[in-house]
Amino acid sequence: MFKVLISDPLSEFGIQKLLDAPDVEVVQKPGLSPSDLLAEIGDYDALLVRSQTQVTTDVLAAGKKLKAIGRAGVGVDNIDINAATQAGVVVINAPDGNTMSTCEHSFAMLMAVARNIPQAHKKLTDGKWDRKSFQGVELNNKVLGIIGMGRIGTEVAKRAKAFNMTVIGYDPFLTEERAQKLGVIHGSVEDIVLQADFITVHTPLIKETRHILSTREFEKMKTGVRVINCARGGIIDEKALYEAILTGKVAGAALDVFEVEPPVDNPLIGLPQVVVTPHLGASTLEAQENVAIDVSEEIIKILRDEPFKNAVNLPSIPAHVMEKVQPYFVLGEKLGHFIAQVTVGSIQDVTIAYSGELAEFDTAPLTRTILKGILSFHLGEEVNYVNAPHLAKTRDIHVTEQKSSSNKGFTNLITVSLKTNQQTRLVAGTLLNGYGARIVKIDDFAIDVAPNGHLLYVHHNDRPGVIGRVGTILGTNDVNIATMQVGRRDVGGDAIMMLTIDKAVTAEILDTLGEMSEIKSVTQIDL
Ligand SMILES: NC(=O)C1=CN([C@@H]2O[C@H](COP(=O)(O)OP(=O)(O)OC[C@H]3O[C@@H](n4cnc5c(N)ncnc54)[C@H](O)[C@@H]3O)[C@@H](O)[C@H]2O)C=CC1
Ligand SMILES: O=C(O)C(=O)COP(=O)(O)O
Repeated sequence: MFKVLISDPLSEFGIQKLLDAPDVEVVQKPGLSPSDLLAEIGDYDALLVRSQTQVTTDVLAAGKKLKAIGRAGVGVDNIDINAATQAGVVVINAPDGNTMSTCEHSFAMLMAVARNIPQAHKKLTDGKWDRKSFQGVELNNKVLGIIGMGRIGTEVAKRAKAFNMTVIGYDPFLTEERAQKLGVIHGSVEDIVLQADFITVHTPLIKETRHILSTREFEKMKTGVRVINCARGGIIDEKALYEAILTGKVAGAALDVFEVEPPVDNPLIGLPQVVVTPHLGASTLEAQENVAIDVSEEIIKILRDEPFKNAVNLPSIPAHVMEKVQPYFVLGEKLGHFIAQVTVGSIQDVTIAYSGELAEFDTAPLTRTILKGILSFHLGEEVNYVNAPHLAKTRDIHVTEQKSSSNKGFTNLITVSLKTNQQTRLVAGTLLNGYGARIVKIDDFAIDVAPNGHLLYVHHNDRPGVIGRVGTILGTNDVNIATMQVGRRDVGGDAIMMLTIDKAVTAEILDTLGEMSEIKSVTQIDL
């Protein structure tokens, strides 16, 4: 039974699939304190959060059983992604579910700050009929600058066009073609700062976007500019904004998010020019259902080891690529596991060559799987698909991917070479149509072995009787040989035997085989 903790308020309707899953026990503790979270997280396989719960290094260290964290929303800045990756915990989010709600909230804030709606409402509910203090400005014919033209920024742009605004958009990923299609002027932050009457930000809060609007930018803006932040506190420098409002440069600001949430002694709150909401962008019935449904479905898949989407700390795999690459995952992990077992010494370099049709795809996910196969032989359960590249890096293991479209006689071929401080070994495998996975090469020996179960890899001199004696020793020890493959360089020279056996052999049997004069080495491999 998987245990899932929900530590922020999530839509009851949205999490129904989780509640109904027969193999999942859901515990809902919205508003769980940081200390209680630390004390309890050790019991859970997955944690579902919104933006309140802080998933820190300590939480991840205490979450010994944690496999996944689901963020029912977009921003993951409340989750220590690096710590999650190092701990091998998958982080997923629900990127699409709250786009419309947040866009509409941003637009509502834009209109509220243009027409002083909250201030006027307050005055009237306080009993004063004041029609002089709240003259606003039109959106018609004004310039809106949008910093961050992702999902939300794009939707805001479309609505602004309907209000007859001129839109200047900036985003490192905005192409001229997309801008044109949206009817947006493709500009820079500088263009926006110099020309906009309204500026709205829709980026994540990252190093590059922190204080993207600060004193320098406010100084250059048009007098009377209005700014909106419904993305993350800290994208606009709050101190600089406060100063710019006091000097009259900025006529108004609409803020849904703050550098510290909930805000403590924030001087912006209470300024007559500032409209505020308590991080309500995603707070609609629809958005909350959408994001809760999305994370619930994906978390169930992760727990059940099924393919899932929206991982934040894994490369994303488009469905058509997944279809092609998926069958190779098992083979890749087995090749990694195989090479780790036959190679002695401490690993320095891993080289993975993809040839044939596979070379056309993004093979990064496959490389992760192969690395997992290699590292898990030495590091065990600690290694998974999420943290394998990180663990390789921290151990100074250099990983190289090579791709070649030549097929070397196979439709697809994966070759894994391992260089240690003592030797370099190689294994290659393919998926044979109708026959499944096969190891087709070990070092420079061609072979054809299904990478399953217990294998014995024998390196010997090609002499008459060696194969027979190996069979006899195994037979007298009640070990049945299921398949046997032999390969040799030259008659009478270096040779290998690869046996599939029905049960694992003991160390004594391995020693007896190893004592035969013609045998150079015997390795038992479990796949
Ligand atoms: N107030 C609220 O309740 C909500 C806030 N948000 C926040 O809104 C933001 C945007 O969300 P989405 O549009 O869904 O994300 P998105 O990922 O679709 O869009 C973000 C865009 O920012 C762009 N970007 C990154 N660095 C940039 C830079 N230096 N300058 C300009 N653009 C840059 C990216 O290229 C991307 O296109 C996120 O921070 C998210 O957390 C999202 C939902 C609700
Ligand atoms: O999705 C986001 O990034 C949000 O900021 C929404 O936050 P919330 O889930 O409402 O706490």
